[in-house]
Amino acid sequence: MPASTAARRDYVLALDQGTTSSRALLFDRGGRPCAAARQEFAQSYPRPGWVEHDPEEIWRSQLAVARAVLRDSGVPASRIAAVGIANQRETTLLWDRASGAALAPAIVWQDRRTAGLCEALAAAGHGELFARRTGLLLDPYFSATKLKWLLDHVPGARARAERGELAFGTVDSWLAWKFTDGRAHVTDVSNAARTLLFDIHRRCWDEELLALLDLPAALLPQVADSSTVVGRIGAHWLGDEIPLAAPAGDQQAATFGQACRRPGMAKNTYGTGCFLLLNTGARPIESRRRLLSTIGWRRGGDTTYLLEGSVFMGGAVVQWLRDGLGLINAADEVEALAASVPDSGGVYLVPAHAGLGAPYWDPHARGALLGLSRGSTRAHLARAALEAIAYQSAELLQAMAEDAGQPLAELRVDGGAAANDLLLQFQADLLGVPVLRPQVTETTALGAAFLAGLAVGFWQDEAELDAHWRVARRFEPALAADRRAALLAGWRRAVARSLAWAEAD
Ligand SMILES: Nc1ncnc2c1ncn2[C@@H]1O[C@H](COP(=O)(O)OP(=O)(O)O)[C@@H](O)[C@H]1O
Ligand SMILES: O=P(O)(O)OC[C@H](O)CO
Repeated sequence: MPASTAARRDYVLALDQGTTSSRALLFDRGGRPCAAARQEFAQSYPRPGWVEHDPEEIWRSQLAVARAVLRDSGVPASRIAAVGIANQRETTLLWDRASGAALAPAIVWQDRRTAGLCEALAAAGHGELFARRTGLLLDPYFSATKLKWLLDHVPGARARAERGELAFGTVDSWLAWKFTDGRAHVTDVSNAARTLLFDIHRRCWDEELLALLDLPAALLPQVADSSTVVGRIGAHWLGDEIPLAAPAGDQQAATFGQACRRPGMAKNTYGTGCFLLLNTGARPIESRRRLLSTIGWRRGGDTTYLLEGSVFMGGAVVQWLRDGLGLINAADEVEALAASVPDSGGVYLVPAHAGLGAPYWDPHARGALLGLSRGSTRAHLARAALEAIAYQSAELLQAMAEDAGQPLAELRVDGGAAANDLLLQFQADLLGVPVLRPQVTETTALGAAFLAGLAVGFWQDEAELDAHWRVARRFEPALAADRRAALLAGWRRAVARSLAWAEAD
């Protein structure tokens, strides 16, 4: 699009296709969200450990919210400079190139059905190779073994894949295919880096890993840099033809949206789980603490790498207080309850209900409540639950700082549970560095908008974007170092008692 046309288009539309909902947000030139629409869609759990989405529902809900946000805001598609996509990562789809129809439900990132295959690959000694090339661990979380499962279980799929009739993609590729009427079969480096098939050093699909898993290369999408135009959205979808910019994995987009664009900067998203990402600069770091190395984004020939750690039960522990224990009626009640006591009274809650992720990686750990006394109340439990979110995040950030060889200067935060002031204050206390909550907490969508806007010259450079990131509240650490150390030591003693609990089962 000529620059003059871009100049008349004064909004960027960001599509945030998440695990539980599809969202669309309209941003103006100041990086301000002007309108938003959200639609939840069905989660399917056909067997224990399986999690599936309906590919058509992902598409329909995403299209519906994109249309809704334009309709409700009164902004016509002709004023949209670009559309950017941020998506739930790793979720795996397989479709027919001729008809565009999906061959099976999407296998969601949380799905554990390929745990046995991952264990077999690890037992055969392949873990080191996968880790070195991809920065990831051999775990069902990532796309590769899910794709192999589809080829092995959908009748006829393998032969058709070998004939080049099928396309694999994560959710970004699926949406790009749909929006461009099958003209673009594309992903970007940040999503490709989550497949367990992508060499993050050479930034290309890895033939050796594909061969190990018996996956035909003909299935794979083209891999684009971040922040480039990858296709055009036909006028029949949104009312006018609009450039579609390279997608981005949602956690990497959030890191970009939090303006964590220099080495040493980190963000934590407190949603159902917590996703912590630290910018490590132009080179991937090989973690000694079993964290993940991944590509953040690639622009103008420069690649930015990130270290990533995830907490399985973040805000979900508050959901458990609500739905499992009936301790509160709504998530936002937890703060007042927790604040009604000055501290947790020595109570620790280890939310290992679904095992523990990094740095423990113990699928047999189970939830534990320790330190109870006759004086313990539901308020202490609520406080311990919030503190557990912060303890888990603090341990990951500590591991990251050690891997990166530099201490953290501050932590930027977003996600549903980042609305909780008590949690953020405790997080700052535990880390000993300020915790910053920005004005725009929809940072995933903001990151997608920034990347798309840069691609079409709507924004000129990253320096311009930095001016659009504004802090809403800063939580300063207010805890003495010895007290912090004592609290963390207590947490580690509690975790030690939860480890390997279910192994005997
Ligand atoms: N005020 C609050 N305090 C603590 N946790 C909260 C609060 N409000 C929401 N949550 C938690 O935040 C999570 C929802 O955040 P969200 O970013 O929407 O998650 P996701 O994107 O994973 O669906 C839920 O697990 C909920 O329990
Ligand atoms: O959809 P979210 O926000 O829960 O994010 C999911 C992650 O991308 C999974 O890796």
